[in-house]
Amino acid sequence: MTTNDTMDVTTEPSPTSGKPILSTDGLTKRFGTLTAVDDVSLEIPTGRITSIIGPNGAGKTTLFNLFTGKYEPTAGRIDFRGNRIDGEKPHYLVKQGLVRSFQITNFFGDLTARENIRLATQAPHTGFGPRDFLTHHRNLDAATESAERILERVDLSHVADETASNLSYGQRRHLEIAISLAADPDLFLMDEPTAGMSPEETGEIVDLIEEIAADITLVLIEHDMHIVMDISDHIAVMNEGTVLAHGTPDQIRNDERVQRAYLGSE
Ligand SMILES: Nc1ncnc2c1ncn2[C@@H]1O[C@H](COP(=O)(O)OP(=O)(O)OP(=O)(O)O)[C@@H](O)[C@H]1O
Repeated sequence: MTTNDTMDVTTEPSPTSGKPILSTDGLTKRFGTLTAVDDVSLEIPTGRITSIIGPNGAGKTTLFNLFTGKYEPTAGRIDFRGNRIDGEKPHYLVKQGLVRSFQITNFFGDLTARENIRLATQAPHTGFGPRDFLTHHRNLDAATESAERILERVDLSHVADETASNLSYGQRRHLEIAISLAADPDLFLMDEPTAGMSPEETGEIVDLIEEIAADITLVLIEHDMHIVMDISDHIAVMNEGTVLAHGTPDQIRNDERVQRAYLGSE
């Protein structure tokens, strides 16, 4: 079944018109006898916010792991900006502009927020050889400048000199986003960005997501349906490894199969 023939409502313009930044064709991942992602053909529209939703075990995280090169597909292909990328290594994909932010902590707790971001800014551009070390030094000023811009963007300038371990939970999540932004992504995958947050922290991260979306294509895995419906331009609903439906928030809200499989059980 292709994703296109799952649509019930076709009166609104397709959010996938225009060139997709990432597309999959027949993407499949099996773990033994379990098919976690099953023949998924999906387009992620450039310059939009796409949310991937679905019940627990639907295959959302596995799909992210395929996008970022953590897993090799059992079958099918993935194209990013027109180039085939399935089977490529995660660090190569980061350099190509495909970046993922994790729910897990990926910063150094005893370094300051500024130092963490500055390190991340340098990381994608330098290797570990002697020549790289020279480049590294020449890039230091640029890295410092870039770190300041990112600190401001994620609203952490006022705590730039705090060690990361001293930041509040919400501020740490901002720092994790900052570290991903330091890789200068074109496509930014966010895995449950609001998980475990207070309503106030959630509001702040939603504002940040919307601000980031001004110039970076975003794909979110998010369980909070209010947030999903509020900020997404495009939603893909997964169920048992397949894409059950995709479309605008209104199209998804009105899709009977989605209501049966997912929303109705909320
Ligand atoms: N590395 C793995 N080895 C074996 N099975 C796995 C592996 N990763 C995921 N699975 C299985 O694949 C299926 C899809 O899991 P996945 O984590 O992708 O779902 P999900 O939609 O992200 O769920 P959740 O919302 O609970 O995070 C599940 O049945 C899961 O147990």
